[in-house]
Amino acid sequence: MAVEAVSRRYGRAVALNGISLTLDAGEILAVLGDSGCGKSTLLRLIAGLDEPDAGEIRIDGHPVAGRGRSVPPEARGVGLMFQDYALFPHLTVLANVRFGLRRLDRAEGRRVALERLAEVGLADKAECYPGTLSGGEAQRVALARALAPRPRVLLLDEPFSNLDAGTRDRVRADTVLVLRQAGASAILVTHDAAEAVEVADRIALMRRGRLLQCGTAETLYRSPESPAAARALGAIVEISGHAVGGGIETPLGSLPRPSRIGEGAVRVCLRPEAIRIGPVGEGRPSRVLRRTFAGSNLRLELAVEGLDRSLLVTLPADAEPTDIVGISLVADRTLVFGDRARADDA
Ligand SMILES: Nc1ncnc2c1ncn2[C@@H]1O[C@H](COP(=O)(O)OP(=O)(O)OP(=O)(O)O)[C@@H](O)[C@H]1O
Repeated sequence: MAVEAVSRRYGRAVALNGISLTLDAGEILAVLGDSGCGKSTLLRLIAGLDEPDAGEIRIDGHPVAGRGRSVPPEARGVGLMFQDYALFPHLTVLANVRFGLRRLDRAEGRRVALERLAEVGLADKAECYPGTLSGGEAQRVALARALAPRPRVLLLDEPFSNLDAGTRDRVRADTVLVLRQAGASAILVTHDAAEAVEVADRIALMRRGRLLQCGTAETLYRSPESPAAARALGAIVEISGHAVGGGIETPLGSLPRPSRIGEGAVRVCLRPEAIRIGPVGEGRPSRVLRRTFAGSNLRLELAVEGLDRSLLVTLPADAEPTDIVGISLVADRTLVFGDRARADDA
């Protein structure tokens, strides 16, 4: 599937602004972004529930939307699964799954529906009604129904958000297993970075209707193209710096200047592994303002000499820092962005 330069406005609000994405066969792509960034709009356009103002959408190489073409939703081969599952309460589990197989005759529809229920481990619930299922079971029935006709692309809109934290992890793992076994190509919308990392082959980061970056979790974590992309996968500390000659001066010490970075103001983003905490005398002297025990970690709030705000860092729980520590940077783990990053962030 391919989305090419797709835009959608609602009045003056730009919900999607020139989005381009591809989805390979059998791939799971997570679309990750904050509320209102356009994730659901993107899914609605792919499903055919709404039309793009510009750009084109192709499924299996065939244009389905854009350039004056609009293939109706039922003819696109796209399956949809929403966060509320939308199971029909007055139909049995089996009848719910058969709903997605209306084109098959009665006996064949029943046979395939039972097969799909077995795939999600719920064959024994076929005659139950949705009201009697747990949240996790209802989610699996919805998955069986969405996958029943073997759609070319399955679209999942925040499918785990209604589950409690304990159930969510298990249901998420089960869902990925079912998708992999079915060889399904799927797009999963989420605002939870950990979920995107766990579930997806690639992650498309969206912000304010634009695609920030698309890549594997590892690429996005190690080589984000902007501070906004860096922020999307886990907490970072941001400091400003100044590039001059071969180096960059920052309040936490100097760094070598990467060749792609011009001279002048820069922004340095630090993941936890980019900050080294050592004894006094190694790096910038920093006073521990607060220590918080957090299970396997110890969190420190530090006042660093030369930094205008406190710095939050995490240490292993068995660390025993003194009241004054030394802070330095691990140069090859720092993420440095040039001045253009300011415009991207606006
Ligand atoms: N039918 C509509 N009419 C007017 N504005 C809309 C419509 N649908 C979406 N929008 C606007 O477009 C933007 C993107 O909305 P969208 O629902 O796609 O975001 P989202 O990322 O899915 O958010 P959430 O995570 O909260 O569901 C928002 O500013 C929203 O208010």
